[in-house]
Amino acid sequence: MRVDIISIFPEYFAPLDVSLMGKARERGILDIRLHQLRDWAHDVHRTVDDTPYGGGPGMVMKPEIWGEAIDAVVGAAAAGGEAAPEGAVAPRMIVPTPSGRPFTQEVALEYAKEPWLLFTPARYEGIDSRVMAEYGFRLRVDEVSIGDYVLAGGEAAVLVMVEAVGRLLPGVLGNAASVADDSFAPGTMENLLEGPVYTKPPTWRGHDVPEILLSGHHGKIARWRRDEALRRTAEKRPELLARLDPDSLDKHDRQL
Ligand SMILES: N#Cc1c(N)n[nH]c1-c1ccc2c(Cl)cn(Cc3cccnc3)c2c1
Repeated sequence: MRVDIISIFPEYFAPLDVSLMGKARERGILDIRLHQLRDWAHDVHRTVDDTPYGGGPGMVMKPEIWGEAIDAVVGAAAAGGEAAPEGAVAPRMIVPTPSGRPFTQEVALEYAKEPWLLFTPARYEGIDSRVMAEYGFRLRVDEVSIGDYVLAGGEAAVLVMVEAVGRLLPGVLGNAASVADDSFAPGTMENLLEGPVYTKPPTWRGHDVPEILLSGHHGKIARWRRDEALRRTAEKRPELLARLDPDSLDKHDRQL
């Protein structure tokens, strides 16, 4: 997967050089390219913002700069300037915004199927809306929010989304099964929180590991883990239980 990120703070994405994402880049599973938006601002101060039409607080990011940057990043591949990833003619453009649709595990799985993503994290009060209109169809523009709280800009949201999507790509996680066991993962864990985890020693400061986990009885361990997931979900996120497909609950689940 190719990932392009256009930002006035490309240094914000240094964390993508380390850990899982760093290893995925070294192994060629993820091809992340960072672009400084100001490289397409041609005035002496490399200005990227201006006052909002209609008045109001803050500044708005200028459409011309974004248009030149996106055309340069996307056009280079589409114009044959370089091999587009896996024949993709154009990327999916993802715009973090407080007013976007919720970014969920389902959306992460949707993005993980794309050969090429273009993230456009902005600052100030956002990007002139004509930019999303200009690329809406050709780049399948998707405006998303990572949660109901307010950030200072889109960069942190892109870090979250790149990690959530990147870890789903084949070969990134050592044990593919752990993706299936994720909280919210489609299948048996859909809309359930993960249960508690333990490792050695079996007793630590008087706290014992639940006996069942030392039993070696895989069927009973799986049952215990599902019970813990249901209990924890009921306690911390009861609204998720309402989304559970009743057919996914067995007789034992229903007794809980
Ligand atoms: N994704 C997401 C997301 C989230 N979940 N919270 N905040 C954001 C987010 C994303 C992009 C920007 C841009 Cl550009 C500017 N701001 C600051 C701001 C604050 C209040 C109202 N308008 C803009 C952003 C906040």
